[in-house]
Amino acid sequence: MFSDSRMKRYAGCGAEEVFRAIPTTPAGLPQERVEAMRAKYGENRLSSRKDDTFPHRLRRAFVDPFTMILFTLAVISLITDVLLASNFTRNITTSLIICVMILVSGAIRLVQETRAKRASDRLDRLIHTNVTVKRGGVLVDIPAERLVVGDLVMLSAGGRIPADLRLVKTTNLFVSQAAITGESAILEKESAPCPDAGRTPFTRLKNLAFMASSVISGRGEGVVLAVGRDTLYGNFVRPDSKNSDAFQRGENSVAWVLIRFMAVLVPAVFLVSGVARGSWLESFAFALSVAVGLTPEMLPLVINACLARGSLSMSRKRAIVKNIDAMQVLGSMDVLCIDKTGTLTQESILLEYYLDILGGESPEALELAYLNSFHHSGLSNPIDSAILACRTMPDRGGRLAELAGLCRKTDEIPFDYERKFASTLVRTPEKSHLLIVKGDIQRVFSRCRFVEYRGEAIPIGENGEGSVSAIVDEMLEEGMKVIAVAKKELGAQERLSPADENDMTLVGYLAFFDAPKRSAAQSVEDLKRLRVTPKVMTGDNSQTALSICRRVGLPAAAMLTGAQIGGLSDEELRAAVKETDIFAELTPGQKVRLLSALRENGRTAGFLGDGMNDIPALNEADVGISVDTAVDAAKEAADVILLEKELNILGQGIMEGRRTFVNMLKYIKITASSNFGNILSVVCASVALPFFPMTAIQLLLLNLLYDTLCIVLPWDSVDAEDTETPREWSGKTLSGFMLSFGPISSIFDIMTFLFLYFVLCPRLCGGLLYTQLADPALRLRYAALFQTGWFLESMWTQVLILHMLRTKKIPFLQSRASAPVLLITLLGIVVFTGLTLTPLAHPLGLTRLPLEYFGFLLPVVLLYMLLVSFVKRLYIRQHGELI
Ligand SMILES: Nc1ncnc2c1ncn2[C@@H]1O[C@H](COP(=O)(O)OP(=O)(O)OP(=O)(O)O)[C@@H](O)[C@H]1O
Ligand SMILES: [Mg+2]
Repeated sequence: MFSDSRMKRYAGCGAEEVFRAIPTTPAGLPQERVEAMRAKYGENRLSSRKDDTFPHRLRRAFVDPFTMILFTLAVISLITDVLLASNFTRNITTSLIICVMILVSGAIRLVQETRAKRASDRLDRLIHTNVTVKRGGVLVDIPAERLVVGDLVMLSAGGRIPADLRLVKTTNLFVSQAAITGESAILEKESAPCPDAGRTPFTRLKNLAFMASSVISGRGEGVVLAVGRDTLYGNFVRPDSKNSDAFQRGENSVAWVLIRFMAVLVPAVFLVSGVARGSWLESFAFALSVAVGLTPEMLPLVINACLARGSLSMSRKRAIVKNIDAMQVLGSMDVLCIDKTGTLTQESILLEYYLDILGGESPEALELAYLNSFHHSGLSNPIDSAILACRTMPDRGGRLAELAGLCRKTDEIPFDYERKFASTLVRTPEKSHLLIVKGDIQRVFSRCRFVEYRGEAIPIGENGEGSVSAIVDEMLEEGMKVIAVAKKELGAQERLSPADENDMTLVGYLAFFDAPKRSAAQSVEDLKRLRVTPKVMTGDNSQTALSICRRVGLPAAAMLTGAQIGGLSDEELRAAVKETDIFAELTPGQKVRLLSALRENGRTAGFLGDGMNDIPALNEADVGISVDTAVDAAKEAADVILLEKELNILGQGIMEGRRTFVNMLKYIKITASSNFGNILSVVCASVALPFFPMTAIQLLLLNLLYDTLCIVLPWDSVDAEDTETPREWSGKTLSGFMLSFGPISSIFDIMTFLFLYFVLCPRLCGGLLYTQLADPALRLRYAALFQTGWFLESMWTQVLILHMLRTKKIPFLQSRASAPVLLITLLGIVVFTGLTLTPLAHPLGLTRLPLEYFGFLLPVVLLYMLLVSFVKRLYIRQHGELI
């Protein structure tokens, strides 16, 4: 549990006392104490997924409702066939067969799970982050999960805080706690003891840093106080909660549909067969197997296999799916929000002009901006990189390097996306202090009282703003990124506070060329074709955004700026996000508001971004997407990481997600509906027949074998038209589907019953009906023939229906299943049918059937397929889609 009193106590006392209390040392935890600390406080992990040891998997593979029911049946059979039976009728085969079934199904599961685990381990190794800790006086890099309480962690800009820390040393350390508190403001942290720690809320305590917050700028050292689920973050975040929410909702809604069907059918079967035959124990076993028959018990396995296969093929396309459930969210995503730089425009931007306020070249503007970027201890972003790249300019590089050597930094307020400008205080060679500010034009301009022209500071008059925007506008319309540079003399003052950032002098502008990618227009087009609405959410200037959007073919008619959004209520915003596709001048918090408005509108929203400013939005989105070059903290917040920042990779990911989805739905819908049909037939037959239409064990065997075939479904091909639109994951259409296709198979089942009962069986049993037979051996043979007949018909239709319903088109001719699916299903039919000819058939209560049975079976199956095709067409006409 997160212990608040302990945390507060440590916040209130000095660093030495913290070291003593834990206990650890300022040189870090001695190496030999690490394991003891881990044993005492645990691993630094949030999810238990990684504790997935072999015994865990073994238990999961064998302990589940399906095997439990099989086990119950084994016990019942042991009682009735072995313990209560006379020496003569004693027969242990049924119990043995059930045990084999338990072993087989468990083994399949175990193999699948082990493979999935190996795949996810591989991914974990690819994406885990390292932290630098000092242990026994030596700096070492270790994976964040290996951190223990008492470790001394080094923090630097762009990193994510790996556990709850008490800071013991800081230099201009600024962090964002957005992931915890949701607020996007940047907070300064210090190492001094907090005097009234007891009364201050946690997140306001300046010497504590919390897991999942990110370091925006500066450096620091902190002692680990809590790890894993004991942290503040671990305490309220369920691992992977966001995605599994959406995912779980889908799965639950499917489960509910099935439970409702079961609640009606299973008691009905129990009562009907109990009353009809008077043997309640056997009826109970039978009803239980009906329940099993109705559940697609391979569902978790098939879903996992589908998702794992999807993420594997994504990794071949240079995209890593960190959270496997995100695969499915990609398939249902219908709006993709993107930031501008690097997605629509090139990865790096280039400094094009450095101008004074009237548009003439201004080396001073460049020099000041260079000093500002050079001394910036925060995370450098594309703008800083472009400015720093100027040191290689042949004519200016030397001067810039020299200046950087002459002017030392005395203080700064690092760039943050909320304020949108960066301030640096430097000591000039003349020993005075100069404040240099660079950033968003409006934000900087509103803090200026003078403009500099030809070395003179001119007060800004009434129409000052007008003259400023004239030259800037032109560049913005070209799609350039423009920032303003301002300065202010502070004399002897060595420290900086936000109150100093006013009455400044505007020196000039820097304009960057932020060229649209050549592939951007095509990618936007692709997204639209996939019915995913692209929306741009940028912190950049609105005119720049409009110009770029226009060039890549995004509708630029409607746009909202951060200021306009600030004035809207949540309800108005929900209406606004429906029509608007471009949002500019946003703060990180506003990106979050927009995403949550989209989600409230029922959209499944993805967000693609790479900066510190995108982290809160990555957390909020249904699926957060980042790129390999993004800051670490952003990569950690994302569910999917593109190894190249190319929208077209994402297009392929969306397709893959949808294919995954369709295959998953195929399994659920088709299996549930044919199971439903079978059970319906069982109910009908139970009323009319003097014996069980199929024994419990046969019912289970049929189910198990069919489900085993379905494991191959993730590898099925998917018709192109099924991936054209985003897919929704829910049980909404499931019962309609079950009710439409299930009963069709019952019609043919009943035809088969009639044929078997009145034609085939009497012919092979001396021309008499079951009720007219006196010989128990003949009666047994009669029932076995009947049960085998139905067993085979059931299986044939169930396998063929898979091919019928997996596509909207004509099966085999217009749309063929992938080779593995074709092969396995064919093999299934052959093996099943062959089974009735082998000695194994007898203990299962099956028997060899004469050729004339197959003469009946073939036309029935053909007729069945015809009828299904017909109903399929009606169904598609009514519902628009099949799966
Ligand atoms: N290093 C910096 N120094 C000063 N100002 C900056 C810096 N980086 C960004 N800004 C200012 O903040 C604004 C928003 O930043 P930026 O354009 O990177 O936001 P964004 O939402 O990431 O946009 P994009 O969609 O282009 O990635 C910029 O237009 C610029 O005015
Ligand atoms: Mg950005």
